[in-house]
Amino acid sequence: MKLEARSLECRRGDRVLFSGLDLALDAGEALRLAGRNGSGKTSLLRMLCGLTQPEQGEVLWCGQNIRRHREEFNSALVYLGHAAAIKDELLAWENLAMSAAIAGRPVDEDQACGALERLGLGAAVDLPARALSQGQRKRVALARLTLAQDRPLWVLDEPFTALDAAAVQALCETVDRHLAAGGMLIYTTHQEISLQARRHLRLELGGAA
Ligand SMILES: Nc1ncnc2c1ncn2[C@@H]1O[C@H](COP(=O)(O)OP(=O)(O)OP(=O)(O)O)[C@@H](O)[C@H]1O
Repeated sequence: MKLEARSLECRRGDRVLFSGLDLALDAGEALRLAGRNGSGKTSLLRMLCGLTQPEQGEVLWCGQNIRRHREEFNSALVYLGHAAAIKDELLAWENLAMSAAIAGRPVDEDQACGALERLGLGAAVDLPARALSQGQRKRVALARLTLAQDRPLWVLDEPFTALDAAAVQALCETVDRHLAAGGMLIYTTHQEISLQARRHLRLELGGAA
């Protein structure tokens, strides 16, 4: 298993956010995208997931261009964006069930509640999302990971934001298990995080702040 980017270029209006960008990630490895606000981290994550097309270059999964092998790539991928896609009017467990179904992995109420309980949300499973704190909403979004252990590529945009120390620790342990099992992680964060990866790479976008 391998994710590669070759000569990627991303433009926003007149601005070139990055160009000639190469990277390669193997099983068990983690890549942190760093850089100041607006340097292009989210833009690169979305490009690596195939959600936006690069102006130049290509992204390869197991040696194949992700545009031409979309279905195979999507079935290997979990992408969690920065702003948790949580619907206020749905209960916490319904939100998780909905996002799992959209990702092609339906779960029933018991499975959704079990995943939320593992993230310390046992008392909140039946609350509408509008009644959840920011950190609790983030936990609901992150619960998807515990239902997607078999998907090798996790792409997480600021997963640690809004989490308290215990939740950061729990997420690190989930990620460490994923990496130890040969999974891969690409993520952004403005915090210093310690992970147990075979290689923990760092890519700085946009130069120094
Ligand atoms: N759809 C878009 N159209 C035009 N400009 C955009 C678009 N999306 C992002 N940008 C611009 O591209 C730049 C990079 O945005 P991006 O969200 O990738 O940065 P980031 O490094 O993730 O920032 P942050 O640390 O604040 O999350 C910003 O200047 C942003 O305004």
